Amino acid sequence: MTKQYNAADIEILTGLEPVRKRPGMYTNTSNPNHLAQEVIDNSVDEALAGYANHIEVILHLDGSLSVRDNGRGMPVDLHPEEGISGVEVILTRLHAGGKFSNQNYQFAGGLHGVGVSVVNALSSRLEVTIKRNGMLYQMSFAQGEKTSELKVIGTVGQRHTGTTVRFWPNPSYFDSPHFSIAALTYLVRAKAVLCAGLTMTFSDENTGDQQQWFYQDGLATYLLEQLSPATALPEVPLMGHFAGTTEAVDYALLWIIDGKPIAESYVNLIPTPQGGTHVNGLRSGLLEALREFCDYRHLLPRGVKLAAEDIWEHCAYVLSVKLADPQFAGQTKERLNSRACATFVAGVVRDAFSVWLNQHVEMGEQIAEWVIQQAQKRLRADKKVIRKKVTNGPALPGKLADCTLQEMKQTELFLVEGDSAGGSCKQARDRTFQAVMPLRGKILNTWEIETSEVLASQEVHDIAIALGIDPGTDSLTELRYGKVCILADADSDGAHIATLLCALFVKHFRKLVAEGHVYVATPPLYRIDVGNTVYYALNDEEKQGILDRIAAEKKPGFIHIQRFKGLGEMNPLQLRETTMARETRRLIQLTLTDNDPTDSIMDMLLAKKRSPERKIWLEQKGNLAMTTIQPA
Ligand SMILES: Nc1ncnc2c1ncn2[C@@H]1O[C@H](COP(=O)(O)OP(=O)(O)OP(=O)(O)O)[C@@H](O)[C@H]1O
Repeated sequence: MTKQYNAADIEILTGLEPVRKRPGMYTNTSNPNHLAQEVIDNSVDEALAGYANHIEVILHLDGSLSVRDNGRGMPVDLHPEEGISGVEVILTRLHAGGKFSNQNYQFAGGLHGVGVSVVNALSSRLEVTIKRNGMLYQMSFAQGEKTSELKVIGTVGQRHTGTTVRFWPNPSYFDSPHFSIAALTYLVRAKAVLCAGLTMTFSDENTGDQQQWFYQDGLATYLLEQLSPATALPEVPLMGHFAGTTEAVDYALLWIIDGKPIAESYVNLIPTPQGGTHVNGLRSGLLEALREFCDYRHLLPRGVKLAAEDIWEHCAYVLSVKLADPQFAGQTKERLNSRACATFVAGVVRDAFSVWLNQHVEMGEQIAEWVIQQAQKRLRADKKVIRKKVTNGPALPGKLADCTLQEMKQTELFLVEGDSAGGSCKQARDRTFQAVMPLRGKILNTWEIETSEVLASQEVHDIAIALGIDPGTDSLTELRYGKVCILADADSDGAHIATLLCALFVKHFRKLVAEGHVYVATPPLYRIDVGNTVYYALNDEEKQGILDRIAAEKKPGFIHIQRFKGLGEMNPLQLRETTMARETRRLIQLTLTDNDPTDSIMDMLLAKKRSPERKIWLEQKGNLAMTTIQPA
């Protein structure tokens, strides 16, 4: 007899249980560094808000880590609704925080009210000591549960305030229980660089080493320290600073002639190793200003057009953005998603760099010359794609709207679900480098079809012709586009279509995937309007997160939620902004490595005889399939 499946089987995780059950959703579980980062970020937020100027990080002999700041101290009074102290709420409740509105912190790395509770949940012990109101308070926890009440253990001077959190990471949640000292040192130092006037100290009791950093004019000195002894243009980094009411940007950059450029970006002092919209904005701002400079002074040789990579590959930069309301790709905050930030940074950088170029014409021309050389190298290396219809060889499919650019690497082919969405995409695209081919309905499931036979399907045939390569081929010399982007609706039908296309590429155009040419575009499912602000959400979870924030911030205005039933419902401007424009879209790159589970997962998803297994998988994990993907 099959087991009954009733409402009683639906579990609701309470308190910190969700974190212990799925630690990977809340932190990076390779080592406990991200826990340290959460605690340090809270202290840094106090410094950003102007209440702390010294943060000490101590790695103890017993493997625990302390973070001490001289901020306001966590609130110790009783929480009006929870009836327990502020400290206890902070450490034991998810989604409890003082940063949802901008009243206590203007710019903060903390957003979700989750960070330090995650640290508590994943630590075998945690001790918090607070100096506030002339008293010294302490409270302890084990495995996230309190082991002693908040109590006064001494007195301090009235003006002495601050928080110390000491935690012992629970090794069972991490691949390695040890902190990576190098990464931690780097992080601590970066905080000092990015927050002028903040002293950061790092001590390691195992070695007796103690290091301290203080930068009054952080970015430029830091960049030069990192780069020496490379030859650079200009010798003194270009610096920029601009602050609005809800956004601020600081950067230092230069071009490296020999040596490896460093590329670091931060949002509210949190490192974003995967970049995001702020970095895209910096790149396009630089490119636009230099293009304008070259055009105005007629510096470009015939046939050379500057591309983003020409200016970018050798650019060393430190970019620090502060935003009142940043949107990240997840709790580890490695990539910024806030779309408006791309336009903000691009605008600031373009204007500032233009002014600089015109004030330093000689150096400007040297930079332009160097970047033009990079473009010429690229053009020599790139193979040309003949964009006109070829007379010998098969004609391109009639429904393909091709792009005009000849450099293969720069171009993109969007394979789009449905004719109407295809039409919108054609209006939304940048026709110089984006080609669009609409696909009608679901393509054939080619997972179990011989490569020699897939061309019998008209759709597959058209895709192969558009790409310029044959199924099963190992040679990409005839490839016509640098990126192939699968674009389907954000619903389950769309996910099915995207899966069928992924199967086609993994099975029959494997080299294309292995060399990183295939991407899945991620259009949003919802648009949320409050007053003049527009948010886009990829899925229900993201929508809920946005609604929670709107409620917590008590944003005025009627909330209007639009669910896009399909891509065709978005107007071309929305489609461009959310899905196609390089600065603001999210693409997920398909990758293949030796021994990865791609083939077995695809087989489970698509093989005819594995349908019973598929059913079980759909019941257990189907809901995760749309939400766990991380943008590349
Ligand atoms: N060192 C500190 N000094 C003062 N207040 C603190 C300190 N650490 C935490 N807090 C308070 O506790 C709240 C909850 O912290 P927590 O780390 O859980 O979430 P967060 O920083 O708001 O958001 P995120 O989950 O994105 O890190 C903070 O919003 C802040 O109000």
